Amino acid sequence: MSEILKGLRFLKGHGTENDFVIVPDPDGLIDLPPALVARLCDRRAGVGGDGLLRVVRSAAHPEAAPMAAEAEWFMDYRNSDGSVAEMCGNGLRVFARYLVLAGLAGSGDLAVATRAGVLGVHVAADGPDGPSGVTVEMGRARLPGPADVLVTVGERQWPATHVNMGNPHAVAFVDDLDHAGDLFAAPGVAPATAYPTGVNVEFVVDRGPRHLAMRVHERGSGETRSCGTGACAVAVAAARRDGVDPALTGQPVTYTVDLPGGRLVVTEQVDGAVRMTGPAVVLAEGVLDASWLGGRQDWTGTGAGLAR
Ligand SMILES: N[C@@H](CCC[C@H](N)C(=O)O)C(=O)O
Repeated sequence: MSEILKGLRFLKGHGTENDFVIVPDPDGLIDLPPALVARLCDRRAGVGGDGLLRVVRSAAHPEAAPMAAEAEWFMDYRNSDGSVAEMCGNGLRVFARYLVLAGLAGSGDLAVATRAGVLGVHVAADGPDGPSGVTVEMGRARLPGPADVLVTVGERQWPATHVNMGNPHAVAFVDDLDHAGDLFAAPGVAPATAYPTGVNVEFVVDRGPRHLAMRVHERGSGETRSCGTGACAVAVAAARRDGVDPALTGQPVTYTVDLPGGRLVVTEQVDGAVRMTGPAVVLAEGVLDASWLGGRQDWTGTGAGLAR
């Protein structure tokens, strides 16, 4: 085992209770094979989290090096099962909060490299009541074909909207969030060919004018208390359903999205750019015990790619 892994330093953070193990690795020296990520994210035997954020300099990561001129830092995001995902909206807010807390970036505007490209983040300066929210420029949503897919849970079925926020989503408007059941298993989504790398599924109800509530089953993590890309996909789908697509009305539209873990505010601009604002918290820091890391050898591996 490498000496670096023996003293693995980590932090813990969350955004609307979508929680993450944060692993600072500025020089890209740490190998994180999927089994180790899954073990770190394990809520009983590990640190626990819906996912993991490795903080690495873009120049030190082969996937991010082409973005290094635009963004110093790369968010290497992993789901709790160890799989790699293109983007994580809540994770990006927490990632930016960490950069500012660690003195690696100043508050205000910064650019972060992700697998979905370079994204802008605004970390508001702390107010008198503590840290303020973080805003992420999420880029444009894509609505790839087929636009309409079918989501199934048990005996229930709903038509859903296929939205891509860098990562894939199926958004189903339902009468009652309880109709999604316990979500211990992934909902069925058809046609399967629409989502060759898996899908995040959102269940949505109306709470009032431009006010929604949702639950989510995340690819690679199961049901989580919040999903930032999911909230954006939901707002984009709702704007089409409500006839307020900004590209057609010439007006931006804002939705408030309530999740089990908190509230996110999502605005879609006339040019299609989506902006999301919400809280971001870094709450603890620690060092992994060497015997915990060394006691199991079954996580050693190549650390390669999409382990779905
Ligand atoms: N919770 C995240 C999304 C994380 C990635 C997702 N599970 C996937 O595999 O695409 C968010 O806040 O966006």
